[in-house]
Amino acid sequence: MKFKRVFLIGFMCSGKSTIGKELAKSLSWKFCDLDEEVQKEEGMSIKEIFELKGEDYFRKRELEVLKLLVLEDNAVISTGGGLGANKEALELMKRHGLVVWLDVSFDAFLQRCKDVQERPLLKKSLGELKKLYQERKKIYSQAHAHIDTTDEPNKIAQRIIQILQDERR
Ligand SMILES: Nc1ncnc2c1ncn2[C@@H]1O[C@H](COP(=O)(O)OP(=O)(O)O)[C@@H](O)[C@H]1O
Ligand SMILES: O=C(O)C1=C[C@@H](OP(=O)(O)O)[C@@H](O)[C@H](O)C1
Ligand SMILES: [Mg+2]
Repeated sequence: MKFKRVFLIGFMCSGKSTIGKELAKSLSWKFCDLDEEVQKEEGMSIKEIFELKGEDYFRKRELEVLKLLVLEDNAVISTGGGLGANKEALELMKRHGLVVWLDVSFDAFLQRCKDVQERPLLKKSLGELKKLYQERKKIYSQAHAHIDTTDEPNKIAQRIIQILQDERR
């Protein structure tokens, strides 16, 4: 494989964590979830980090943890929705591996996130979320590859493997 790492970026509930796990399993690569790593390092949940230390602190920590993880070989790295929308982080990921934007429609995001309320950003109004979604899309679109996620996670993982194989040639 030309790439030693795959980074999954995209909006909340696009399936980065779910698809990342499937992909790592299929490739027999390591799986790292940035949100999990930050929670482990901080010894608290993302919700608690936002409440006790603030969003800016969380953003600083996720970037620091990313800077360590970009050196892992044979790894699938699922980011939190904010990292792929951070230009510095995106450039870093693009230098170190294949960056795949998992795209979810705004309606599908709302539907999927109904069940997963622990995300602090979901407290925002619908209008604010829509604005964030539109703004972030412009940056996510600079990824190497763009995949629509209206399909089963394992099929999406297979599509990413195909991209990796095509890139090898
Ligand atoms: N392709 C998909 N189709 C339908 N539901 C999905 C898909 N991928 C993920 N989900 C569901 O959406 C929710 C959020 O998934 P998750 O992987 O945590 O997203 P992310 O890490 O991008 O925020 C979960 O309930 C998950 O089961
Ligand atoms: O979009 C965001 O800014 C965030 C997304 C979350 O991760 P998921 O994208 O995995 O939900 C998590 O990092 C945090 O709640 C902030
Ligand atoms: Mg996730």
